[in-house]
Amino acid sequence: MKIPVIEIFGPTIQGEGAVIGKKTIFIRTAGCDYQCSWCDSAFTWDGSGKEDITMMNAEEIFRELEKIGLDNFEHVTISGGNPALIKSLSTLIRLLKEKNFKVGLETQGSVWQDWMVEIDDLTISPKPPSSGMKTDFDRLEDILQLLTKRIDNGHVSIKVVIFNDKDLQYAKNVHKKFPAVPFYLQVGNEDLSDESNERLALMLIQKLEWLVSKVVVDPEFNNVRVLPQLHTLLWGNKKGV
Ligand SMILES: C[S@@+](CC[C@H](N)C(=O)[O-])C[C@H]1O[C@@H](n2cnc3c(N)ncnc32)[C@H](O)[C@@H]1O
Ligand SMILES: Nc1nc2[nH]cc(C(=O)O)c2c(=O)[nH]1
Ligand code: SF4
Ligand SMILES: [Mg+2]
Repeated sequence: MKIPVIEIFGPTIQGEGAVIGKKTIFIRTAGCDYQCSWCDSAFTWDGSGKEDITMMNAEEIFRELEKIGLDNFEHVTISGGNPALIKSLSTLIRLLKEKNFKVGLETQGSVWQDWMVEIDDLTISPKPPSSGMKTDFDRLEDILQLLTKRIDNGHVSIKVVIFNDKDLQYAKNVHKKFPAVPFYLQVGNEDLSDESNERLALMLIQKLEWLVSKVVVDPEFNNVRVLPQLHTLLWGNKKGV
């Protein structure tokens, strides 16, 4: 079964969430069931990247990973778009595990796939009000229920991107509903077209300060972690890093 791949890049570092800083290679799949207003990867679903989509099977993807990564990586991150739309990722995940790679995956928690229980670092990233999307909490609850064992074993985290106070309130609700799941607040990047890395980095650091200032005074956030997107601080809005 073929997988719609829009980019493969790395080795780089995971810039977000629970395994921030980890050396990894990214596979980005095309297509999403959401259209977040601030999506930093809108080319995966808005048609602007359609020339870059290649239908690849697991072996072809693996050969490409070996070509760009040589023996210089042990971890592979699958993102998108929403990779959870693609049932046939199971073959790729199996192949990667057979070859002793650890596998991370980023999804918003709108769609379940049985292969989610095979992922070493699974990030579920429900979308706050600023995205313009509406969370189906029944669905999210079902998905996290199916992942109970994986959560207990430290393979799952929740990450909510924050742009404003309403988003923080939303994040608080999510954290309250799922207190056993490691919880990350991530600074939102509002300026997806800024070409000055210095200006963008300064703005993101200021947003990080704001987010930290909110968290440190709020007892309902005693057990969360606050992070920037490290890759955006380093490389700005550059694609494929
Ligand atoms: C591009 S998405 C792809 C995976 C999946 N669709 C999702 O949203 O989780 C990867 C991560 O980037 C985050 N993200 C997207 N746009 C962002 C932005 N402008 N600022 C900060 N994080 C962003 C998403 O919330 C998600 O956690
Ligand atoms: N370095 C780096 N880290 C990331 N973490 C999540 C990413 C994504 O777009 O899903 C991403 C990305 O695009 N680059
Ligand atoms: S769910 Fe993820 S890929 Fe889809 S639009 Fe939102 S941020 Fe972008
Ligand atoms: Mg990204």
